[in-house]
Amino acid sequence: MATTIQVTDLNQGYGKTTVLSDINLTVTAGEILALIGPSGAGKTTLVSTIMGMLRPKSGTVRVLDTAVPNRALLAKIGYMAQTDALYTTLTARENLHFFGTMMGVPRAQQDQQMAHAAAVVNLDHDLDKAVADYSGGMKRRLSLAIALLADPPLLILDEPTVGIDPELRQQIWQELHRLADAGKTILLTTHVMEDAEEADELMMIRGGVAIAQGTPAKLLAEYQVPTIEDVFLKAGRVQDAHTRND
Ligand SMILES: Nc1ncnc2c1ncn2[C@@H]1O[C@H](COP(=O)(O)OP(=O)(O)OP(=O)(O)O)[C@@H](O)[C@H]1O
Repeated sequence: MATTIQVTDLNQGYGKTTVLSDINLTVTAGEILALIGPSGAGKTTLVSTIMGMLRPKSGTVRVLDTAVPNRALLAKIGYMAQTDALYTTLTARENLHFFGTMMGVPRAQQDQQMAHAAAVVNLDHDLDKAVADYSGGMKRRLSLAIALLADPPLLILDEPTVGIDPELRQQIWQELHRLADAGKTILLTTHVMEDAEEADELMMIRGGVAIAQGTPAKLLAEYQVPTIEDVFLKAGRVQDAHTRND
């Protein structure tokens, strides 16, 4: 399978502060990779670096065979940020049209793609409401619909399931699996263990360090624990023991 994202020996930070140390990551076409870790672990920093919004302090990032940062790459990435970037005075439909045009979705396809994206996130009956009247979860769902709109080969979703109820979460996961089966690459960040269990590959980050990496089945076998949450806890204890011994 073709490599979509290749991160090699990445060190990243802000000013003199180091936030990520020695990150190596490969994501191939058709794969769903979840970055999982507590708040402040460095997930968003890694995603922003892969998007080319932050230049690596050292190491390299390649996306779709192109070194980042690269402005032209952005057209090939469906990005859902952690903070919703929506026009609240406009309706959801107007937001979708605006972002669809920005992302170069041909006018003739916009209605059809908008209808599909809105149905995936269950917003088809609320498209004519102003976004100011949306709940937090509805705004997340609209942001996800926007990321899906241009049918990009790579989806990068920062905390896509925050504020989303379990039933809709299942529906969204069904769609993400369908997209991956069709060859799309999906990178997402999460705090939620149920999301981690759905992914093909996991990278657990704690304190800016990748403490465990692999398929959920491989990690459960390697750590000999019953759940992904236990893997995370055990890998964290191993990390703490190493830190104390350093
Ligand atoms: N613009 C910035 N300037 C300085 N420090 C930053 C900046 N953005 C993030 N940080 C710091 O980098 C570290 C990692 O933050 P990051 O947002 O990548 O974590 P995260 O794992 O995505 O957390 P969360 O799950 O809460 O979003 C934190 O200590 C944070 O305070």
